[in-house]
Parts: sequence; C-alpha cells; structure tokens
Amino acid sequence: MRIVVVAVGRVKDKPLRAALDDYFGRVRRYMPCDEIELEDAPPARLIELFAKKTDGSTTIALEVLGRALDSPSFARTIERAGSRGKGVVSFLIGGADGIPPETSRAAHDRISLSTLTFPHRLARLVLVEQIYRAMTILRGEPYAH
Ligand SMILES: C[S@@+](CC[C@H](N)C(=O)[O-])C[C@H]1O[C@@H](n2cnc3c(N)ncnc32)[C@H](O)[C@@H]1O
Repeated sequence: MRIVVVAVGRVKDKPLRAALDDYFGRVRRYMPCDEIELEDAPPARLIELFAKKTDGSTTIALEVLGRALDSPSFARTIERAGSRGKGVVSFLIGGADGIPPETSRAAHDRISLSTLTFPHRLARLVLVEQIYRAMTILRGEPYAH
C-alpha cells in the first residue's frame, strides 16, 4: 500500500513545512507516502492535474461536507481503500476555492475532517497527522507525541 497526498498550493511557511515533514516522516515509517503539490489554477486545469496525478489510485476527496469519521473509522477507511486496485490511496485537498466539483464527484470517497472549514494548508497538516494516527491504530502501537 502507498499513500499520496495531492494538494493545491505550496507550503512555504517554515514552521508549517517542518510540521508537515515531521508527520510525513512518521507515516513513512509505516508505508511509502508521497506529497504532490499542484499549482493553483483555474478549475478546468485543476481537473486535469488531479486526474493525471491520481491515475490508477483509489481517491479520497477532502470535503467539509464529506463523510464524518472518528479516527478508528478513518483508519479502517484507509485500510479498505488500500486493499483495492493497485493499493495506492490518494487524498485530494483543494485550494482556496475548493476541489472542482467534477473531481470531487469522481472520487471514490469524500471525507470530512470537521464541520469547520480550515485553510487548505492547515487541512493538509490535520490530514497527515490523522494518517499517522491511523497507522498507529491499525498496528496497535502507541501514538508518539
Ligand atoms: C479553504 S478550503 C475550501 C473552501 C471552499 N470554499 C469550499 O467550500 O470547498 C480548502 C480545502 O481544504 C480542505 N478542507 C478544509 N476544511 C476541511 C474540513 N473540515 N474537512 C475536509 N477538508 C477540508 C478541502 O480539501 C478544501 O477544498
């Protein structure tokens, strides 16, 4: 199984980059995990970019109005998605204007991190932290603070 986080926008802020790198590093102790940053672009271009970068993977769109999950259910969602097809699970995060509706509709699943709307870079951090948490849940290992 491999995880790919496909997100609109670059994270240049150093403390946020460091926090993301920390959680990506933790996830990579369990499985390969890539981060793909897409340029912000008009919806038609974003639809193309998301499709190209997630080709062949099981896609999960991050949406405020997506399926509400607790962390154990999120862990099981990753496990199930990883058992499909080629075992590549791609998480999609939109930019300031969100994920193009066509891309979101085409995703295999749509999940929410909260009913609150986060800035997209913060949503990325919460997602990667939750992926790390999911890995510890699936392995029955303690969460390293
Ligand atoms: C600022 S939000 C986009 C808001 C946009 N007006 C919309 O309604 O989609 C940017 C991205 O962060 C992610 N995001 C923000 N808050 C989220 C939440 N509570 N749950 C899941 N994803 C979230 C989504 O992928 C969203 O496309």
